[in-house]
Amino acid sequence: MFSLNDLKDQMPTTPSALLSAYASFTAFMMLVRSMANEHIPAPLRSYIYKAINYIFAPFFSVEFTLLIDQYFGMTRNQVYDAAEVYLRTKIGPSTVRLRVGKTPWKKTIGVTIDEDEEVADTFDNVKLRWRFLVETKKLGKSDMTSTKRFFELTFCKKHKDKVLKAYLPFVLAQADAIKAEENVVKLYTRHYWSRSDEDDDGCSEWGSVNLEHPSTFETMALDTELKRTIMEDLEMFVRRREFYKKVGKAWKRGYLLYGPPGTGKSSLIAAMANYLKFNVYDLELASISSDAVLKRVLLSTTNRSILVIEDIDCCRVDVRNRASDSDSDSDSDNQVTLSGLLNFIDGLWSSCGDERIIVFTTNHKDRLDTALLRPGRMDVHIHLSYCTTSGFRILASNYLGIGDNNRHCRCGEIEGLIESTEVTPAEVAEELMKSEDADVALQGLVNLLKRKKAESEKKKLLIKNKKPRGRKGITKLLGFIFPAIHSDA
Ligand SMILES: Nc1ncnc2c1ncn2[C@@H]1O[C@H](COP(=O)(O)OP(=O)(O)OP(=O)(O)O)[C@@H](O)[C@H]1O
Ligand SMILES: [Mg+2]
Repeated sequence: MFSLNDLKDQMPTTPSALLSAYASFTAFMMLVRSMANEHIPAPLRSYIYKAINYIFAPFFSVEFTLLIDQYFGMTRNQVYDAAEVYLRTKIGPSTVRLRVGKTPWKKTIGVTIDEDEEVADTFDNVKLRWRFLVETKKLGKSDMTSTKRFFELTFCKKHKDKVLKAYLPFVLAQADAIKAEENVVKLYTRHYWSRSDEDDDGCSEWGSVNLEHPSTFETMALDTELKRTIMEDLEMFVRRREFYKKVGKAWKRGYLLYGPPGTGKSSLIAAMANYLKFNVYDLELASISSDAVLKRVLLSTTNRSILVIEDIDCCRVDVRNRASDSDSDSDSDNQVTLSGLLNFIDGLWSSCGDERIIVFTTNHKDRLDTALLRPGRMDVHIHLSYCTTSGFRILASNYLGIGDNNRHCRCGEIEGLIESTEVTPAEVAEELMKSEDADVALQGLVNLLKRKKAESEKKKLLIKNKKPRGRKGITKLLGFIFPAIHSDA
């Protein structure tokens, strides 16, 4: 019988014996390898190596790796977003390449880790390694590509539970705290390349930049009462989580901003985002090829965000008032439908997500389909109109520092003109920016207002003169030509 003691006896004990045993084992392996190379075809060989590796690797490897993709299914992966924020604070001497950048509105230089870079971390005596990776693949036969970004988190296998149950929740909480401190609002837009691609997964195309639009409710030239109403409405919306649940409604609010160009619709969206610290998703409907893509794209937006669709009357989707529009059929090849869009707003899709605000803007409310204006669809309709006296006062204070205690002598004249002229806040702002000298800037504004007033009076006169003869005029004319008819009538 072969016993354990026999085996012990045969084990090499001296260093030279160990060395010779190692040499004969290596020679044996080389022989096996060269025989395999000679007698087994290459594809089969590679298959066998892979199989061997697959079977034995887990027994020998002590490391475990978690993959954290940018998207989880169709929605954004919160762990990825949190890692992105958290790792900025963990960059240490082992990282040799970083991306840095600064924008005019930021006080400090922003740092993010670059592709293939590694960041080390320690949590409760567990050593962890994060690596940021980017994979680009070609989409079909076209030149278009799809990019996948993800993190690899590697650590000792025995700590798997601790990492999943304690470390990742810790990363999420830390990221929330960092974001709250930084108060960064992001602006997401879709990448242009995915425009008509039917195969795209609808999620990888949102790219983001920090929204550093300086517009706030203080800087907005709006009627004070309107401003207060909007702010109160937003505040009430964010504190009503329980209320929405109780009444069985999705926690969403729709705003329709309408008014002429340059009256502050886009500025108001930025002010709302800055006020609530909500990210903004700017969706160009023209870049969506079908309702299915629309659903996927909308599902990949995050909570506490504002979805913006600007100039809704101008986009390819048929949202115009059918009764008043005879050429609505011309876009019949367009696959994004009004019902697809509305389904998201208050249909089944609307329940996927919390604290969502949807804002539509238009210059022509009258051109919109009535389905879009129906109560419950857009909860609040806000009319942004021409500049008023109170609007001018806000702009004069913002641009020239003119207030009640240092009122300029031209203010009275301007206020009188503004009330009787159709001038947009954008036009007023443009004039006020032209000079740092209040006398010059206000004179420019007076000139503009007078010019506009004269133009509008001329236009009114032209319209009055062009007016078709009324019923009275026609009867009079007929009476002149046919006196008998006239007397009968
Ligand atoms: N109500 C306002 N308060 C303060 N600034 C304003 C206001 N309206 C317009 N402006 C100024 O005019 C610029 C253009 O305004 P904005 O882009 O918000 O107008 P809009 O209504 O979105 O126009 P459009 O219909 O062409 O998109 C802004 O950057 C801002 O400087
Ligand atoms: Mg705009």
